[in-house]
Amino acid sequence: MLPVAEIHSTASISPTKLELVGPWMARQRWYAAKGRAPVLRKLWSWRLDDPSGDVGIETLLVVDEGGPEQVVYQVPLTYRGAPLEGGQHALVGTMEHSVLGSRWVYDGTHDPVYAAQLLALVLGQVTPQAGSASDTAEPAVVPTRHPSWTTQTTLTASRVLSGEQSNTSIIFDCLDESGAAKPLICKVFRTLQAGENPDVVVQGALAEAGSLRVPGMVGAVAATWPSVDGEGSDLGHLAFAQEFFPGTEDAWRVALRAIAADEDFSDRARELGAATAEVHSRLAEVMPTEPVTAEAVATTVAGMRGRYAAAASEVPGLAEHEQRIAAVFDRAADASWPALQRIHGDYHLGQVLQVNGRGWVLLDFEGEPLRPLSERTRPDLAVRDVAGMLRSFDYAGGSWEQAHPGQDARAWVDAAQRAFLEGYAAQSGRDPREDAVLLTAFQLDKALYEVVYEARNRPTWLTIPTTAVVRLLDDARKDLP
Ligand SMILES: Nc1ncnc2c1ncn2[C@@H]1O[C@H](COP(=O)(O)OP(=O)(O)O)[C@@H](O)[C@H]1O
Ligand SMILES: O=P(O)(O)O[C@H]1O[C@H](CO)[C@@H](O[C@H]2O[C@H](CO)[C@@H](O)[C@H](O)[C@H]2O)[C@H](O)[C@H]1O
Repeated sequence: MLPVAEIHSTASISPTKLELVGPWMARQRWYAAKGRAPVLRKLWSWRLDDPSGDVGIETLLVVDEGGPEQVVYQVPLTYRGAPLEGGQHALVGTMEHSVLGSRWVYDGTHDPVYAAQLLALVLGQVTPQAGSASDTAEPAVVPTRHPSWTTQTTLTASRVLSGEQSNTSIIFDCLDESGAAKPLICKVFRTLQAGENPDVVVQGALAEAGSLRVPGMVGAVAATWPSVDGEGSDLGHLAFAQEFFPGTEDAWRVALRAIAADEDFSDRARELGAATAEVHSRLAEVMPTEPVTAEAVATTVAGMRGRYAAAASEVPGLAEHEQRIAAVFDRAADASWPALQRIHGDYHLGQVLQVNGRGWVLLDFEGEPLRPLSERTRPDLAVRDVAGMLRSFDYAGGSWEQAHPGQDARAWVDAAQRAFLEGYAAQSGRDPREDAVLLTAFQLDKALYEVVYEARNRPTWLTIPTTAVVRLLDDARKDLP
């Protein structure tokens, strides 16, 4: 029998877990309210057992009540009786436990013991445990393994993906029963909202339909946790595991290198446009679509106006463009709209990989992290994704120019954007430029989203979207009859 974690329910600990987690969390990339200290309340927890019995593994769900909206975070922790070798960067802090003595507390995602047990959970090899009772299964945590992925997976190593992410992804080096490498990646969602996570559901539907434009499915972990208002419970996803493509770089890095080398990106952008159109048409086949209604147009355009308001409160100088911005959105409201369908939702160069022998593969269908989940799971306009990628080419150029004052990446950006649209048009049979009013409105909408995103996360990049707002408005004026 495996050792089980003994819960010392009467023990005292100092500092408390929340006292340790709060200041640490404020420094994490995925903490949404940058610059403000979290005000945490524990919502729930569950555990995994360490087969060796040495390490405590607990996942806390905490709610940050310090801001205008309550935000639920997933915080997996490991508790150790001695420091984890090489784990200093992932140390949340130390605490004194009245029964166990000194405990070193780590961000679980960086602890190989948590990683191995999370993988075992996804593969259906271990049972989730209750947070506050020893040797008691936790039925509210539900793992699902996709039948196409082998259970005969031998884990050889794990590591956390580095870089700027909204969530924390762990890469697992694994071998299958024949000894062949079968690496996979498991994303631990950091911000939790009630409802289906589109990352899991949309990619799941595409993979199920045999699309090679998304990684193969390994499995997911869902859970039901007490809702923040204490009235009921919420169901959502905690983690999602997929096939991992080692040695591939996302297109953002490839694009930046291409700009640096003054290398044309048109062929790759054209193929990316075609891959995007292919995914859109597959999504329209396998997931619900909706005819556009006056109400849907009104709601979407109201969302755009709301983004302007949010951006203007971060960057008051935008008010100088208020009338022209409103005019772009008014014209979108009067335009003819295509049917609504499921889309990627936060499409940019960091979300696509060029995989050898397979072409473009799309990742991260979670939608924009700043939008409520209820909006992100509704059918939307495919042009939102097209606009997102156009913005991303512009971002690549903008970030290059910022790092190399006096240099001009405009021609590179224009060529990449043009080729992307050509590729999309050739594959889908409809050129997004025929819906120019919508294309402009969605690019402007995205740039306003980016203003808020950068103001909160990377203020030094703020001028990239603010410059784009002005450029888009100038271009829109040229298009006016
Ligand atoms: N299946 C995969 N194979 C290879 N690299 C991946 C895979 N999934 C994600 N990545 C890498 O991880 C990065 C972040 O993944 P993403 O799903 O966008 O996470 P987040 O939701 O945290 O932003 C991607 O830009 C890509 O470089
Ligand atoms: O973390 P996610 O990938 O889900 O998305 C968020 O972060 C992105 C930044 O990493 C952000 O994208 C913006 O910056 C990109 C360059 O880093 C650029 O290519 C995109 O065009 C630009 O929107 C994304 O908006 C945000 O939701």
